[in-house]
Amino acid sequence: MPDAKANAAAASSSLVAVPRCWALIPCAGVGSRAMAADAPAPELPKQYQSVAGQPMVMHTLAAMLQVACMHQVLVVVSPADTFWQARALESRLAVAPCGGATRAETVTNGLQELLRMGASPDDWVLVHDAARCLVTGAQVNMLMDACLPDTVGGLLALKLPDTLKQQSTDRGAARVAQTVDRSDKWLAQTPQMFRIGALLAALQAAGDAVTDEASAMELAGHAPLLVPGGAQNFKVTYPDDFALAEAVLMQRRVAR
Ligand SMILES: Nc1ccn([C@@H]2O[C@H](COP(=O)(O)OP(=O)(O)OP(=O)(O)O)[C@@H](O)[C@H]2O)c(=O)n1
Ligand SMILES: C[C@](O)(CO)[C@H](O)COP(=O)(O)O
Repeated sequence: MPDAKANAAAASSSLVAVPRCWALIPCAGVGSRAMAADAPAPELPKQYQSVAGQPMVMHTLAAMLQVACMHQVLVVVSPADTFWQARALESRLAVAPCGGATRAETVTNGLQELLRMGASPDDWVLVHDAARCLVTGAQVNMLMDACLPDTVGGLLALKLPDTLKQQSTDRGAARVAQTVDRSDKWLAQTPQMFRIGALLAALQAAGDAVTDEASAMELAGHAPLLVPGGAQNFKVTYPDDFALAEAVLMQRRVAR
């Protein structure tokens, strides 16, 4: 185990004043893009719909809780959420009904909750979408190994696998304006890992428009590390993504 990670693990189990690692799972979205146009709206938002026999978020949480040095996992849900009522939570799991109208607001409120729970501003937080249910403990460990020795932190990301087109709207249709050099382009994934205090300040300064934590850190003048993730760590966003997520999870089950 690298030194920084051993320190984080030690801090989780003793009073040593070295930074700990917390996970924050934004889970307060409605999943509007995941709703099929030709079907009735589902009763539950996408993160609670069943994938491979379990609510999607349970797969996400299982991966985060697999990481031995993760001190605590906080799921941030909408104030109207009833999913967690009467559910027993394991010791490293907590739920906070302080989700906001945007993902940035949910994460900001969740960071404030972590501080109330006893986190230090110097501790690390790994923010991970509830809807990215295919992340693996190994990928989270890889992100930690890269970020713990770094001053800023970083995110899992995927080098662009396809040719990239820039659109112009011409004669009422989307047309190609140009092909863009993709050699330095990455798709942002989660987890995104930063110091709690620095991320909270960055999000408060950036406001609601940012769609990920790294954007807020960039606006604050930082250059987050890009750590290779994987194509299977996609976010369930559109109706077709449920079948893909189910197939990957079932295939992993067979391979175990
Ligand atoms: N106000 C919000 C919006 C999103 N999320 C969470 O952020 C993650 C990634 O967001 P996205 O896929 O965009 O989810 P939704 O906002 O639910 O989807 P959509 O934009 O299609 O409605 C999800 O786990 C979602 O629950 C959140 O916690 N609070
Ligand atoms: C944070 C994120 O998962 C990075 O890819 C993504 O930006 C969140 O989803 P959204 O659709 O942009 O809100």
